[in-house]
Amino acid sequence: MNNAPVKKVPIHLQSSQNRLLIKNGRVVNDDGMEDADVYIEDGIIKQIGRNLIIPGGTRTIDATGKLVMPGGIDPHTHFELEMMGAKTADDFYKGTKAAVAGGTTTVIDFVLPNKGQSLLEAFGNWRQKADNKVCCDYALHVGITWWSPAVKKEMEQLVAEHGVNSFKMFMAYKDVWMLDDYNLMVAMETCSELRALAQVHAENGDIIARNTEKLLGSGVTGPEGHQLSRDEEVEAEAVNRACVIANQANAPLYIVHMMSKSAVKALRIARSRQRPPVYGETLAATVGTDGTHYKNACFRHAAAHVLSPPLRPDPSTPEAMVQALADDDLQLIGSDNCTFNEREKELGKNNFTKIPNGVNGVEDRMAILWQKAVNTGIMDPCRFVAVTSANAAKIFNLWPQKGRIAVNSDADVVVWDPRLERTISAATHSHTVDFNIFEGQHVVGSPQYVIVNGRVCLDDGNLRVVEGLGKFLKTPANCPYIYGEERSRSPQTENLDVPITPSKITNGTPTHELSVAHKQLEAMSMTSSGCSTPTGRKMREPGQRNLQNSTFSISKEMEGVDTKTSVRVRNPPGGKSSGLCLPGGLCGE
Ligand SMILES: NC(=O)NCCC(=O)O
Ligand SMILES: [Zn+2]
Ligand SMILES: [Zn+2]
Repeated sequence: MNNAPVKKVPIHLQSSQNRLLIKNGRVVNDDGMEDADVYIEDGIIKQIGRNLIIPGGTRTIDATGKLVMPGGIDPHTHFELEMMGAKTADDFYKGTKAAVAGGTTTVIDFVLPNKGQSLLEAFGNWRQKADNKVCCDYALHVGITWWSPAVKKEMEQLVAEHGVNSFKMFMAYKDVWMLDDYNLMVAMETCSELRALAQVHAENGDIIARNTEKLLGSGVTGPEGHQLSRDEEVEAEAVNRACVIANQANAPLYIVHMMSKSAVKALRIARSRQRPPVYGETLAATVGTDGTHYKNACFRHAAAHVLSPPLRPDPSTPEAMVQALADDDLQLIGSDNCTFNEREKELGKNNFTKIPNGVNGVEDRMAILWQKAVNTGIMDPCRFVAVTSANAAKIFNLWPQKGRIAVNSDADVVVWDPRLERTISAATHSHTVDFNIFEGQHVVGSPQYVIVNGRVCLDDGNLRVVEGLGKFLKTPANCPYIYGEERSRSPQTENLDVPITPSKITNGTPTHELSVAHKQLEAMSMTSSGCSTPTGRKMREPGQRNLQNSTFSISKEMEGVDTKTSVRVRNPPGGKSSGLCLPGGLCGE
């Protein structure tokens, strides 16, 4: 991949006048697929269909055999963040460059004020850090890291004047960002009053503090102590408590970075019992790797995997998280990209509590999920779009500007090649961080072209991002999918009785032993699956279910495929323990 830096373009050239036709691809939205050409002008999707009348001089991209999907929306990044005495390696330029390389065209970062700091001041600082650097559009959540009446006033201002509709509260990071239950409830009530969305980091900070004392006291100082101080139960308890508090506060709730089967179980129960909606986000990290890395004798390797909540040692976790995403027990996948170089991770060499928390993921989130979810037959491409972009657009009120291939939507588009093979490595990734937690993993399926606001920024594999091309997106409060008529429904299940995925149809077993996605694609007739048009006009008959319909058309075509020869791809979670750590995280056996 050619990563040559591209000079910043002057502001008057930033809105692309390019005309672009993406021809012969299969357009995939969260509720259906159809074969159609997509015509883009001035950064907006202008036409979708066949035999379009296009002005001369339009560039054409041939997407034969490719999927044309909405650009990814990563709802959880930390670029240019200072935490635990360290600064992240990826700033807003390098971070969004990595995002675009992987097919993500919108990120939502977190403003995290220090205790006692004005929220507005912190918000202004974040805008200053980001505005001239972002290579794609971005929005901001704001952390509520302390509480006072002044904080409440500033939340009101952020919503009314600055386009913030989501606030993150911490149940962990005791004495730093953590709120007690009383203040958590007041903050959630405030979110509800403002018709914003309360987000929580769900881990029991007091239990972590006590366990940490005991571990350090007994001589456990290495990275393995991180997971030991905060096991699954510590996460699941906080998930349940957050849901109870949100229910009492009558506040919709979004639980960020859910990392364990126990936490998902607690969420599933809460979602079935309470009226204000609860949404769950998981991470590329937990889908793509696991907590066995904390036992790696190489400090550099083990510390590189430290994030909170931690990766889980239970090796069945990654597939269970994919299944939860497919089943709508979880609604989105983010990255929580928060990268620290070895030098920063070494702050915790003699004490695991001082290892700066965070991992990469913004670049590989889409490919990792495709590999683990679509190539295994657990998820169909429509659900892939739902959890990687459409649901985030709906929940954060960016729909249908973002997260959809439709006329008048932003031209944030990925031409996805389901056959493209590559091996993930720190040596070739677009991040600046010196480690990649997915090192050595072979993935089939990646973006070939990434179009950001109408500009081709990944061009047949060549990365040509433009620093400052992105803009800040105001996210309005009172999101209809949360507070409107749709309040009690999941974003993905609108218009559906139940979410249907291949795995659901046969109660956990895919209809066919699907091999890799390109087999699906080969098997599919490249004709409309009749779910809905990409413009959102419903074409289904009354009583028909969108996804069932599209899945059924895949399954029917699959009858002609020799499923005996298809291989169910199960990538083992990356790397095993060893004492040797090579540059880029290539730890030997
Ligand atoms: N997750 C993590 O370890 N680092 C980023 C901060 C947070 O999201 O809690
Ligand atoms: Zn967090
Ligand atoms: Zn985070």
